[in-house]
Amino acid sequence: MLIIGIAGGTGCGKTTVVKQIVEELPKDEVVVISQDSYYNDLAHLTKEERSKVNFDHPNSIDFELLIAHLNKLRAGNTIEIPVYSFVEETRLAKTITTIPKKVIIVEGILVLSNPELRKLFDIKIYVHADSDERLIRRLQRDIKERGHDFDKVLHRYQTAVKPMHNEFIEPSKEFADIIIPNNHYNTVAVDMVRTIIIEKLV
Ligand SMILES: Nc1ncnc2c1ncn2[C@@H]1O[C@H](COP(=O)(O)OP(=O)(O)O)[C@@H](O)[C@H]1O
Ligand SMILES: Nc1ccn([C@@H]2O[C@H](COP(=O)(O)O)[C@@H](O)[C@H]2O)c(=O)n1
Repeated sequence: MLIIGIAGGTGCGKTTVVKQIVEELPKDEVVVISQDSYYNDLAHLTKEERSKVNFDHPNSIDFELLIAHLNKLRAGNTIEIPVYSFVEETRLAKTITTIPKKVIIVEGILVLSNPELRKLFDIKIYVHADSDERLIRRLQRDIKERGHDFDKVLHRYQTAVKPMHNEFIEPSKEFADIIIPNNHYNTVAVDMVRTIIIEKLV
């Protein structure tokens, strides 16, 4: 089994890069796990209280569960991945049953910041895009897909996203084996990562 961790600031293009990597890989060989699925269950808080949580701090993530799940997959066991709702800002009651496959890709802003999680990765990748580029992408995406308005996205960016990026995410770049520049779509880098994966599959 090959476990790949892909980190990078919000809007850098992690999800997009992962989609491009797996597009031409056999579906029954690869599992993609998003760190977002492991946001703490906040069902005990009101929606108003949940909206004030700092979702960019490592404490907002249930790393214990994510690490336990990766260890279970490595041992050949099936896991139940929580389903997170960005609109409700908490976990939903359902889970997704996931079986072990040859390649596991774990993507999320903080996946290279946690030392225990980092130890599980065979390959560590950091996707870089400039902060202005990331903010523009985040504004467009959060308004279109995550049910946030313009003021909420900017307020969050200034109070949580930017400071946490500088404290936890950007410094985790030093642990990366590969840094993918992604101010523009980077098909060369995507092809290179896919080639590394294919070599491991044969
Ligand atoms: N290289 C790129 N150039 C322009 N837009 C991009 C690029 N990569 C991703 N995007 C767009 O930016 C937004 C955020 O990308 P996404 O992959 O969700 O980032 P992340 O998972 O890192 O938060 C999406 O709307 C996506 O289509
Ligand atoms: N309820 C939530 C939970 C998280 N976020 C933001 O998501 C970002 C991480 O996801 P990416 O796909 O952008 O990597 C993170 O910056 C959180 O602020 C949110 O807005 N609402």
